[in-house]
Amino acid sequence: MRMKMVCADCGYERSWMEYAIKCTCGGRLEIKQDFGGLDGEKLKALFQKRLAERVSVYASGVWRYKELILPELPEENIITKYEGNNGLYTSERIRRSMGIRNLYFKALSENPSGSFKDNGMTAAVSHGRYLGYSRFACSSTGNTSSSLAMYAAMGGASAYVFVPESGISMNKVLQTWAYGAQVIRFDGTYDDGISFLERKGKELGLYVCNSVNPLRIEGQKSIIYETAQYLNWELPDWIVIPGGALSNVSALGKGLEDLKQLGMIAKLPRIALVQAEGASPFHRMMAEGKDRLIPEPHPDTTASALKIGNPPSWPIARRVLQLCQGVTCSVTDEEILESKRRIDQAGIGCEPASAASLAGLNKLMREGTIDKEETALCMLTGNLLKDTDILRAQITETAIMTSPLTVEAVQRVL
Ligand SMILES: Cc1ncc(COP(=O)(O)O)c(C=O)c1O
Ligand SMILES: N[C@@H](CCOP(=O)(O)O)C(=O)O
Repeated sequence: MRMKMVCADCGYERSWMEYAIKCTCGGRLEIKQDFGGLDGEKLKALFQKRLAERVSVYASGVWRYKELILPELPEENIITKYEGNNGLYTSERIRRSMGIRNLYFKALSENPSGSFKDNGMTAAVSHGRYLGYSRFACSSTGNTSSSLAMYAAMGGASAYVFVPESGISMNKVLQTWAYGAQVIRFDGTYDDGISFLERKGKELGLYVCNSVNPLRIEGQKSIIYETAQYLNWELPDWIVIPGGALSNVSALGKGLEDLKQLGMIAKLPRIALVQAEGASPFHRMMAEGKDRLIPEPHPDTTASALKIGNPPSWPIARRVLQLCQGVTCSVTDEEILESKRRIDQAGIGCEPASAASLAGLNKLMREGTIDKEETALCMLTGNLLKDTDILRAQITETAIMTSPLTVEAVQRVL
């Protein structure tokens, strides 16, 4: 077999054709791929050819890289919405104002359900359906649930999603519900929901699609494959990424390792992981040089997608940062919202959580960690329309002008 599931703690190996989100020893599970026999240059040519696909599964920006993701899953079991294929942009105005040599934005917000979760969810739901599961579940601040609800509906399965009763974006709850999921609201945080599913999901016959499921990480690796391919396999000096549960940074590191091992990129970029100040237990652990994460019991930030106090993937994230000479930082809600305004007004747009990346880049440049002669790419993880609470609050302050429809009245605002 080309891939297996391995416990990061005790090393116990399982077949990829099993469903598990935790080892019996309590350890995290990871997929190990055997790339023996694969040639990086031939893969580049194959992936390039597939960019012309329109209707096969290879038109997906995840399944284009199937050989590196789920090589043995039969094609007919793939549930896809042609996710990935997300734009890579620059904004000359933002770049110039920051004085950095080169700046890119990868708009994962352009995914079919509006966030980067789709890259991983297509892999998890396809895997679950292949194994015969019909009931899927997740704990979520709203993006994971929207994505799961969409793919479950596409695959003719049921989704049961656990979302905190308060403090998350209603737009995401509505989106989830509209796709036909059963929404279960509870008094607690994402962390309480994931802890419940880790303990009780199996007993309830549920296939859990949170990022503790290693198939999610395999799918999310495609984000960096696609980014590298669009940049002709030459990545910028820095990849800047927001962090909550730390799935995205874990997948980023794993994908980079794959590309390096296959000789498809010459060097690893450095990673900057940015957390919101009120929900930054991982940054705190790294900054204080501690060897265990101390959970934040009351995560709090305007960037509601980042309200995570006990990120399950912290050991993997720490390893990734070591591998990529990574750094961490935290940013205030004000810094996040200021960066969001700049990204929105550059015509790219994103939800608050995503803007933590630009806010972090700004801070790291100010502190001298990132030099203006370097190049950087900010991951924009969710769509502008996902979390509009802050826009609604701002628009009442600045007010939309009402005017009679006369030439004179309109001329006054021109
Ligand atoms: C829009 C958005 N950005 C960033 C994150 C953080 O990503 P991760 O949890 O993988 O660290 C999330 C969710 O967790 C999210 O929904
Ligand atoms: N912001 C996320 C929370 C993290 O979820 P996971 O998919 O990494 O388990 C959300 O949208 O729910």
